[in-house]
Amino acid sequence: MPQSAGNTKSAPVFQRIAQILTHTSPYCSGTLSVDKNDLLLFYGNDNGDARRIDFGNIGNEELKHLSETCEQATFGRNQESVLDEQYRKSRKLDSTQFNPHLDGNTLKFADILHEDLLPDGQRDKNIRIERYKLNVYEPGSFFKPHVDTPRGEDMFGSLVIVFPTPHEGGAFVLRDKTKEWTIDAASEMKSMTGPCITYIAFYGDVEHEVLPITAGYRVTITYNLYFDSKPIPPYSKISDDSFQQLRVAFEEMLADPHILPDGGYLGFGLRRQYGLSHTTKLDALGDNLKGGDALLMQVCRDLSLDASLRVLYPSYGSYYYGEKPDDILVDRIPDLQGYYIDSVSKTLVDECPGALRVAQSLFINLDRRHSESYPDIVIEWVVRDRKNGKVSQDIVTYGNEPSMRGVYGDVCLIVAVGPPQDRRDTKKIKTFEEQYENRGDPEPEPEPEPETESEPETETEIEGA
Ligand SMILES: O=C(O)CCC(=O)C(=O)O
Ligand SMILES: [Fe+2]
Repeated sequence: MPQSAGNTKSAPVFQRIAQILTHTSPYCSGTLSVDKNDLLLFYGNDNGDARRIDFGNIGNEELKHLSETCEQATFGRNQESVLDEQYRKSRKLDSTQFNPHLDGNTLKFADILHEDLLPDGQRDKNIRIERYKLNVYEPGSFFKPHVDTPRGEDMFGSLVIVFPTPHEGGAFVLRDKTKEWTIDAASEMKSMTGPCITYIAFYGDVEHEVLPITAGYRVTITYNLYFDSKPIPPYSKISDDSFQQLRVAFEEMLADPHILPDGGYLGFGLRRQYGLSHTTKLDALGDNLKGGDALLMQVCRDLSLDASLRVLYPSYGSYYYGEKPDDILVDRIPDLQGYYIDSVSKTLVDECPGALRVAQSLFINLDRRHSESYPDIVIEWVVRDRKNGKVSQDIVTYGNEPSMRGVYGDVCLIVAVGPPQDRRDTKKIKTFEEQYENRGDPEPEPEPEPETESEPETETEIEGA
């Protein structure tokens, strides 16, 4: 008979937590007054024709020369660099071909990002701002919706600086789930007196596009944003409202005896996506989370909860005993190329020593208990967002360069909690590592079958594979 490990899907505290986590903005932007020298740029290419220009005082002939010095910009589609004017029509210089006078440090971009984009808990984290490309858009140019190619676990976003050259069109549009924001740098800068630039900084997995330019030239510099690998500071000092609200909601959730009454796992599908490849260390990602995901991790650490980042693969294959097959939770990203979709679940279990089968729902058929495919864990999903926190492996990626470092994928945070009376005593909670250690151990001798069958109370026990 199907049993439940606790049906708390609609607990109001879950909804409150989801709301706090989605509250943070995935971008920030503004128009800054700058020193007039910050509008100077040196550029040149292999043909030896180098120039110095001043965006504060520039004519069409100079802009035309800059544009002609640039190469046509490509973009990344999966592993390929593609030239496709239907998708991206603009011109670019690589970072070795130009040198702007302005730099991220003098303009204090790190401070701006700490203030307006990153949660308070990441205040002491150093940010590295790496110059990437210069882009020139003439009338008819555009860049269709894309996400910026992830370059390592520590890259969290991109920064675009727009110079004050008169132009029309070319608005920058960001989209995140159901929300959309438009930044029209040309009209923002029209209202400024004196030298200025407009900037837009955003998490790299946020879709963005440049609408067609209808008049003039639009010139931008893009930068990649990285976290330095410094550890994050103690959290209790964080005064951020969202952090405090989330902490209070967590304490309420942990104190609720109806939530996982026998202990088990709370699952959170992370809101942002992360660059995933076979070399990704999911544990290391914990220090480089973005927005609300970083808040979530901070609260878990602050409460000394056993929180681990994992990737959940969707179940493939046919129904088993009338139930959907289990999802597979892994602690690393295996190479699944060349495997048939039907054998993915089995491959994951075989290839990843820490792979766990996750029941599709809290109701599982106990008839399967002694079968090989009995799920290893049952997760109570607090936030099961974005394709249910799963990674799809077959997506075509539109990046700004061909991706050799994987694609953006979904990650989830799994928190082990004991029964209500033990929740604040971390020693009593079984960690993932403890569970892995037990996997593969010989099964204990089965107890002699009692006369009348009695089912265990909890669904969260691990069965040897
Ligand atoms: O030039 C811009 O405004 C944005 C360019 C961009 O999105 C990119 O290079 O990835
Ligand atoms: Fe981009």
